[in-house]
Amino acid sequence: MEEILKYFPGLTETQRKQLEALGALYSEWNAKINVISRKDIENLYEHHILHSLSIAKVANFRPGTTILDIGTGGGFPGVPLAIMFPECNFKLIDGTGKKILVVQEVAKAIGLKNCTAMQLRGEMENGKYDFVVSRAVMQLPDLMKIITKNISKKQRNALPNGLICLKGGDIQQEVYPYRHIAEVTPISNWFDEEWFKGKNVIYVPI
Ligand SMILES: C[S@@+](CC[C@H](N)C(=O)[O-])C[C@H]1O[C@@H](n2cnc3c(N)ncnc32)[C@H](O)[C@@H]1O
Repeated sequence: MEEILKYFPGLTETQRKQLEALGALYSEWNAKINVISRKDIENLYEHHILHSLSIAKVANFRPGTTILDIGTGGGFPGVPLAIMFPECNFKLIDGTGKKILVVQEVAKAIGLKNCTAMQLRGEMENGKYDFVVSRAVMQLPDLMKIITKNISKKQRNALPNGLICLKGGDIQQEVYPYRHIAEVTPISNWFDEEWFKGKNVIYVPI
């Protein structure tokens, strides 16, 4: 939790309490339904929550912004972002129903009102959103093919609507088709923990 406060010192009491509660909730749920690798659950705050919040360093979503998290699994990056932006509306979808159950239970337990979770494949989602976010779901061209239909034409933010996703490793090939429009930012620009080396936030306006 200290690593979150280090990079986001202005959190409200409610946000702190919600983030603090995630530790016990995910430990409990992950023992029943695997949403985070078992050996990584002890790194929940750094590897999952702070990683998700790197998106907040790229986009400071205005109140009323709508955001779709595709392939959210147990709620990443959607749940930490919904805590960070309580006046924005989030829809979290995943093709696997039992993972969505974890998201629903966690959101209910912390009183997260601006987030709905639904079992749905991205291909079947027809709503329009200002942004789509995603972590570790599919290659960028596949993601673009699925989510372009979901981006609203109406602009609400300083940052034009589009996709913001989290990717590590060798991304050169998948980013290549979008090299003229994609903005790739290393997460180590903001967070100094070793684990973020080689990990990026990719923003593609649509
Ligand atoms: C590696 S997990 C990542 C989960 C989460 N985003 C995270 O970072 O912890 C990939 C998730 O994407 C989901 N997924 C894959 N293809 C999908 C699709 N077409 N529509 C919805 N969910 C999908 C899978 O069910 C799985 O939960």
